[in-house]
Amino acid sequence: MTGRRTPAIEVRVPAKVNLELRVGPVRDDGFHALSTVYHAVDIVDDVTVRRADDWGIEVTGPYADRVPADDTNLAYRAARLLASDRGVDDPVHIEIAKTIPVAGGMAGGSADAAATLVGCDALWGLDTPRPDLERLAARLGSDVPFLLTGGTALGSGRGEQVVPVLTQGTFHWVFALHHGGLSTKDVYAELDRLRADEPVADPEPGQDVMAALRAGDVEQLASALHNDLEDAACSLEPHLRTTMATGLEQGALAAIVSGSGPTVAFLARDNTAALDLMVGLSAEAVADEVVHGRGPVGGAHVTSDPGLRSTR
Ligand SMILES: C[C@](O)(CO)[C@H](O)COP(=O)(O)OP(=O)(O)OC[C@H]1O[C@@H](n2ccc(N)nc2=O)[C@H](O)[C@@H]1O
Ligand SMILES: Nc1ncnc2c1ncn2[C@@H]1O[C@H](COP(=O)(O)OP(=O)(O)OP(=O)(O)O)[C@@H](O)[C@H]1O
Repeated sequence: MTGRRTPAIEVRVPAKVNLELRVGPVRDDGFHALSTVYHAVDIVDDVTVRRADDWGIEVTGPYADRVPADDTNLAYRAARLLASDRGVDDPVHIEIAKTIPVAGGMAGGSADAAATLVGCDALWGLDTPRPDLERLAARLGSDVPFLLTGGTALGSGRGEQVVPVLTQGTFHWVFALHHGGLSTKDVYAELDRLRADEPVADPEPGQDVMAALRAGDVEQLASALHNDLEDAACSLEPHLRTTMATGLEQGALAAIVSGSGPTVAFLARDNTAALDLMVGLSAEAVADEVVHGRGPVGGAHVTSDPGLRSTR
């Protein structure tokens, strides 16, 4: 131990669920045109960046063994991208304390990338203009800009263009996790296969989700939830249908596949109903793990002062 004090920044970042996900045609760049309503929930990763002699990354928490701790990690790529874009030569060590499910359709990797952009920006004292940070975020992945913003937001383009939307109140969710994971790319490809013979319209945001959010009406929201990737995720993992049906039998107001799955999100009437649902789902053993989440919550934000922190 040297006792040397090393500046470090800790950033907390949420997971997301898509309240509405409408997938349009494949664009010239290979991505699908999207219209989506993102919603950030309080299942979080904590990402700490600190100055180091060399670039490095470490992942801790229950899912650490499923996340690459090397230069393919999206958080590592985020740090290197910001450094090269801003002309910084100041290596960092990144530590991710992970509780967001991996390959679960909750944007865990994207969340870590957004947190790392925010953390490195603060550590290096860059004060990067927000539009520039959002542009870098979009280069890392379609979901990354939303994790900078958080809350509830309308996403368009390939999902990277994000505008906050007005909401009232807090919504209670129960997430049924399936540890097998699904590849986002495979789920989009399965959707294309399933609707190969149908005309695919440009995606338009529906009004029902927005109206429910404005009113803070949980029942209205329950009947408005929609995910075009749901059939594709269930086609690849048919047991998700059983999980969804079980949650509805146990009192959930609605069930939806989260993003590209295989996490299933259940909307509960309130906190008590969410806890009851967790007990019911656990007893039926239809998922590997059952987690409570509340939304909306803010996007990636610094939780420790950008001051000095002991390495000991
Ligand atoms: C399913 C969602 O999570 C919904 O928010 C996102 O659309 C996925 O966002 P993401 O994980 O950040 O995805 P990216 O890293 O940008 O892309 C991963 C892969 O997903 C597919 N992809 C993603 C976004 C999009 N609009 N069209 C696509 O077809 C592509 O095959 C792409 O190679
Ligand atoms: N920081 C990271 N956290 C999690 N996975 C990462 C990370 N960096 C790279 N990966 C890789 O990316 C894959 C997808 O992980 P992620 O948890 O982001 O999926 P996801 O939540 O389904 O994504 P999305 O909802 O954005 O489509 C993982 O299987 C893992 O190999």
